[in-house]
Amino acid sequence: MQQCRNFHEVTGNVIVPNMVRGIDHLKDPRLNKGLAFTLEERQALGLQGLLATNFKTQEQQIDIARISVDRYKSDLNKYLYLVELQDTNERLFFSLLDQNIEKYLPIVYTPTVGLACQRFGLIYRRARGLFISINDKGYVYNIIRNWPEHDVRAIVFTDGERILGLGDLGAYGMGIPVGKLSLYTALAGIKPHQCLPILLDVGTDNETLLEDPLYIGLRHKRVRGEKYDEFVDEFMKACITRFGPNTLLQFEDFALPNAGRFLKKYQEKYCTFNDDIQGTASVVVAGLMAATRITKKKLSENIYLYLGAGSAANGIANLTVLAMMDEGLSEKDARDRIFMFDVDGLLSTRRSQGVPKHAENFGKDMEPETDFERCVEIVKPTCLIGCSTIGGAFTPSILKLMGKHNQRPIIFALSNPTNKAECTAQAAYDNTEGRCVFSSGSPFPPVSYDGKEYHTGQGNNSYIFPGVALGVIATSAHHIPDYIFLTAAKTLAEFVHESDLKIGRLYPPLKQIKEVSLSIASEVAEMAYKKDLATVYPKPKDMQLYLKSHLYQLKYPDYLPKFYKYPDMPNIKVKSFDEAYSGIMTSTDIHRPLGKHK
Ligand SMILES: NC(=O)C1=CN([C@@H]2O[C@H](COP(=O)(O)OP(=O)(O)OC[C@H]3O[C@@H](n4cnc5c(N)ncnc54)[C@H](O)[C@@H]3O)[C@@H](O)[C@H]2O)C=CC1
Ligand SMILES: CC(=O)C(=O)O
Ligand SMILES: [Mg+2]
Repeated sequence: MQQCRNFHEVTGNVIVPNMVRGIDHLKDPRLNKGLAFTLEERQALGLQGLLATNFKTQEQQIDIARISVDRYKSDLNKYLYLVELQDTNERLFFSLLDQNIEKYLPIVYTPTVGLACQRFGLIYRRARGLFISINDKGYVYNIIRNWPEHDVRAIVFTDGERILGLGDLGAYGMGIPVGKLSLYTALAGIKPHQCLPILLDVGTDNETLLEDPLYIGLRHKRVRGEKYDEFVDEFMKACITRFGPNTLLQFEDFALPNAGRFLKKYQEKYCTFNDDIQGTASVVVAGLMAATRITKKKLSENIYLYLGAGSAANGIANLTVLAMMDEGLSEKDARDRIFMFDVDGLLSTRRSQGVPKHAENFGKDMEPETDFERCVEIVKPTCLIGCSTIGGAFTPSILKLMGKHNQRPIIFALSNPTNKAECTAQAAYDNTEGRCVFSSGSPFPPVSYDGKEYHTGQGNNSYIFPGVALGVIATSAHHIPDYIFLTAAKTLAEFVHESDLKIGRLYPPLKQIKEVSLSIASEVAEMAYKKDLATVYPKPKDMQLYLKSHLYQLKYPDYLPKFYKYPDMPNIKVKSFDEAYSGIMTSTDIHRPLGKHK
């Protein structure tokens, strides 16, 4: 699909008309430029009359699109407008996002994407990504082959069982891989045709959905056990058979019983990571590193208490242990500083349920405790981290306790979407006399406290996964070890300026996020060469330049390059095909060597 479809292929002095004609240039979101087609292009491509006679520049179109989105009052309608735009004019969609990232990130991503997933049956219009069902078991490769793009480098996939903090949304979870991959392009410049969202439909245990006439997925309980595992296994194999051994496979929003064990199972076998475990760990450790500059306490001098002991909590805790070991602590001493509290209470080795296997590193030989506030009183954490999916769980009295025990209490309310956050930014400031160091998974409006305004930052893995993905894809790395995420965390933390800290922000502003992603990608790529994970040779001399040369071009392509003279060109001089179409054609992308696999 990506070959020569928008051009007349020029071979020697023969012009071969391609298959895309006239109106297809308008119907294909990747080719469409709307009223930005020039008169010459309209004539040459057979578009005259199919467009209104006026012309608009891309900049004018961006303005019009922005005005159109902003006219909608409801965020879900804004989301729908943007989806529609992505489906009709991809470059316009991404350039609109690029110029308005702070405004539209909360629409294409958390919190609005959560609402979109909940209403997915109602808003589902057009295929975006692949739905692969358990009934396709045995034929998964054939289904993947139906995807029309050949040059896929990254797949984000979910089985929909833990969508944000909203629980099991089954096939409605497709909104998440779609949203995450939009960020691959918007935040790291990865080309959209290289990204494939996939929903693995194995049923749902959500009774409301099973009875929902609008539901679009398999209408039965989740298939679990051996059959489910075999299906996921077949899926992993089919992806690399179809797209190559170094295809990046990002697990997203799998439920706790599966997330960690799949990571363990596949981390050494495929080029894969789990965003909720590793991406989240990286962004939070970066935030903790930035916080040390405010609290004047090293990571290894803090006491951490987690509300929630699932994928995110354990990912963060394990990476924090690595970071504390970097500061000189032993592994045991580092673990001893981390306490967790799950749905059954404090992770105490003495409690009747015991400590769940996925969190066994953090069980403590202490009296069991099921009251979280009492736990805060006993443990006296310097840092409270919420990944419990329980909105408002950090009550005013818990926050006050944090303020009582600490000069600068660190409070992270990471659960998504907004209504699942453990507390709001305003509540954190109000109940700690404005002394807290705060971040949240979904954005909060600025906080006013004691006559001062604070702009708290978003501790969200979106600061990490696009950059890591770019670094991994560009070097065709064959695996993604945990230390890659520590590298990413350190890079992100370095972007935080004193001016950010002063206004309560532990992360750089979103308008810098592309620059951040590029730096993360560059550091990840350097690390990939250092650790022999990279398979693109020779190693580029200037990594940032190399990465930049492969980024998605937001500017509309010129469909009639200079040398092109239509229709008669007896002895035309053409540049090499690659040269002529560089930046436009997808077939000239980064050379993709075969990967190494253990
Ligand atoms: N800010 C970010 O970048 C990220 C945020 N998250 C958010 O974190 C939340 C958790 O995600 P995961 O860890 O993947 O989920 P998970 O399902 O693996 O873990 C949830 C944990 O919360 C505990 N929990 C549930 N109800 C509780 C209660 N009433 N009291 C105490 N603990 C309770 C569970 O026992 C479990 O340990 C979600 O809302 C998700 O959206 C997840 C990944 C990234
Ligand atoms: C941000 C994210 O990955 C989550 O909430 O699941
Ligand atoms: Mg997630």
